[in-house]
Amino acid sequence: MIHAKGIWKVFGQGENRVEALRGVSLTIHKGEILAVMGPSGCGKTSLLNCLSGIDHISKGTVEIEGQNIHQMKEKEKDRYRAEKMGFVFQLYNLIPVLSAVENVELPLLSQGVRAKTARERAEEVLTRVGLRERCHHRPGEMSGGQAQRVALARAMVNQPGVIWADEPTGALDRETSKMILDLFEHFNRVDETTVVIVTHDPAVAERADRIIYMDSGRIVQERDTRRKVNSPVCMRGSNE
Ligand SMILES: Nc1ncnc2c1ncn2[C@@H]1O[C@H](COP(=O)(O)OP(=O)(O)OP(=O)(O)O)[C@@H](O)[C@H]1O
Repeated sequence: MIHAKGIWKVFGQGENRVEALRGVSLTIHKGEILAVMGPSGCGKTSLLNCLSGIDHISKGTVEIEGQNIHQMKEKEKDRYRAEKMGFVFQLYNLIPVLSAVENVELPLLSQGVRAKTARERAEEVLTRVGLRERCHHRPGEMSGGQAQRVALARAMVNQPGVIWADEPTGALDRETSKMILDLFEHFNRVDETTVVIVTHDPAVAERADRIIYMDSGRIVQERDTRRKVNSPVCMRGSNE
């Protein structure tokens, strides 16, 4: 479970001060698929970066499985992220000179996993995303959808508890987006991975279990898509 309480994220000072998050509280349950929506600049990426420990927070707490990640030392936090989290971004962020399998095995190698084991696990997860035949292709030799499947395989190779995805379908057409979302659902169902997706696309958000809507650094609404009801702000996500 991920539990955030009263998080503020402030950039800059004086005239340049921007309050990207203004006291957000939120609980994300294990095995949940959560979508984060809201207008451009409302704080979606800031929320994802603060919850995952990529960014420092200005105030508040974030606990993941009972551990306060913002109290960890930088190195400890880096290791925690590498071992327990996967990340998927809009523009794939793959290393262009490496093949698909080399990109996917990289997180394991950097954690000291033996080369042979890392290769086997990378091939296994590439098979799960349907790219076994493309293992030795480089990102530049692939379509956008294939590159994003490699990025998803890289995010999943560690079997993380949670995947943070920032506009993972933003650069893809509708059919390809659907395929990527099917894969998120597959990993969520089979591996019980918690998935948090920032998206502008209502069709993507509808695939989540719950949608939170943000505006001006706050959560303004949340909706449980399984029950198809609107709920007022303070049920599970709120602002303080
Ligand atoms: N590094 C930064 N320095 C200063 N301001 C920042 C920085 N990063 C984000 N901001 C500001 O914080 C606010 C929230 O930005 P954020 O990227 O979280 O919004 P978003 O909802 O993800 O937007 P988009 O949908 O356009 O990606 C914006 O006003 C943005 O300009």
